[in-house]
Amino acid sequence: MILVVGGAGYIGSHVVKQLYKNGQDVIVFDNFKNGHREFAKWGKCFEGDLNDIHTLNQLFETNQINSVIHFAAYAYVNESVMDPQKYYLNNVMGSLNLLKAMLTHNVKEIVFSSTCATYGNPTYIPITECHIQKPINPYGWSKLMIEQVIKDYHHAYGLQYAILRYFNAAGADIEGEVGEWHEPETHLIPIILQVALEEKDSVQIFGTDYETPDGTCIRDYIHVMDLADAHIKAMNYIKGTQQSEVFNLGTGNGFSVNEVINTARSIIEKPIRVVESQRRPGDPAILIANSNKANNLLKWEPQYSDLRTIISSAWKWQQILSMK
Ligand SMILES: NC(=O)c1ccc[n+]([C@@H]2O[C@H](COP(=O)([O-])OP(=O)(O)OC[C@H]3O[C@@H](n4cnc5c(N)ncnc54)[C@H](O)[C@@H]3O)[C@@H](O)[C@H]2O)c1
Ligand SMILES: O=c1ccn([C@@H]2O[C@H](COP(=O)(O)OP(=O)(O)O[C@H]3O[C@H](CO)[C@@H](O)[C@H](O)[C@H]3O)[C@@H](O)[C@H]2O)c(=O)[nH]1
Repeated sequence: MILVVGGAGYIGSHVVKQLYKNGQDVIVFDNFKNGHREFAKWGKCFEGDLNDIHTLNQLFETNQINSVIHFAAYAYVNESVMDPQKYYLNNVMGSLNLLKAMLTHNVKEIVFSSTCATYGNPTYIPITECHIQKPINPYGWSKLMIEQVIKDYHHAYGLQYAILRYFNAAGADIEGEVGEWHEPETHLIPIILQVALEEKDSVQIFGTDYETPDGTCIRDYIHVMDLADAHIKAMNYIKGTQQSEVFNLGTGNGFSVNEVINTARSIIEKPIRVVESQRRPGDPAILIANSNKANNLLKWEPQYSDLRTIISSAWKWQQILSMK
């Protein structure tokens, strides 16, 4: 059985759906602080918090868990700058507890959600896995710390891992069963769509003076269904090869905030009001992935990650969400 920690959240729920469709036994562990009960609809579900060691041990004692995919974390860059303690207590302490419970119960395979935020301001683009890691926000640090812990546990205790550094997850299940649903929503694409639905007045553009062609930040947007596929391939890779690796997951294409807004306008054909604002603390100017390693070793190729497919699937989901 595969344990999906944080499986009621945005990316986790897409992975759980895919695992379940593949006939895999799966159990979701989530405290539902940022996840949704209605997203935990495939396989089993066990409610609990990573910082509650007693519940964690119960989870492992009462289920035959062979491997773990670990999504549970707080993940707002800006909030982490304002309230780092929240991030270190949940992302670092929670992960340490999970790893301890895994080792205690002899579970030795983990796929870990890391992030391109561990690189900080890149010194070259596209970013490869060996790029120096110098986070510029506590969220990135919290992920980098756990990357190091996992690598140390690999050497000392034989923990096998795939560390997946995603770039910007976006889009939604093309069948519209799950999608991006953060409260509060801070991510660019859903905010644009909320403005199109008149749920918000305008999109703020955080910074127009970056050293990029149009002055706005550039990101590499990767469809959440492509991320789901990568997790399954990464888990199979660990099992098949007994190798532990780090992989970047992105498309290799970057889009500026202005380009994303204009593409959304052309798809939705509704006015999207923008307001130019100050830079947001903790944001690097450009993040673009080199994912050749995942392409080669995992045989992973994004299928849904052109920007129009990303925005169209997100738009379909956002309209479903607005009726909830
Ligand atoms: N969304 C992105 O663009 C992106 C990019 C890079 C990395 N990531 C990473 O991917 C992972 C998933 O991101 P997401 O956007 O799906 O976030 P999310 O908030 O939608 O999902 C996280 C889930 O974990 C649960 N959770 C959090 N802390 C927990 C705890 N202590 N105990 C039990 N459950 C807990 C939440 O309730 C939620 O269901 C995170 O680790 C994030 O850092 C996300
Ligand atoms: O209202 C908004 C929201 C965002 N942005 C900009 O849009 C870009 C994308 O921002 P957002 O969608 O908030 O994603 P990120 O802050 O880049 O963070 C996501 O992507 C990271 C990897 O880049 C992950 O580590 C994080 O978990 C995930 O939340 C950034 O340049 C923001 O400054 C705006 O201009 N206006």
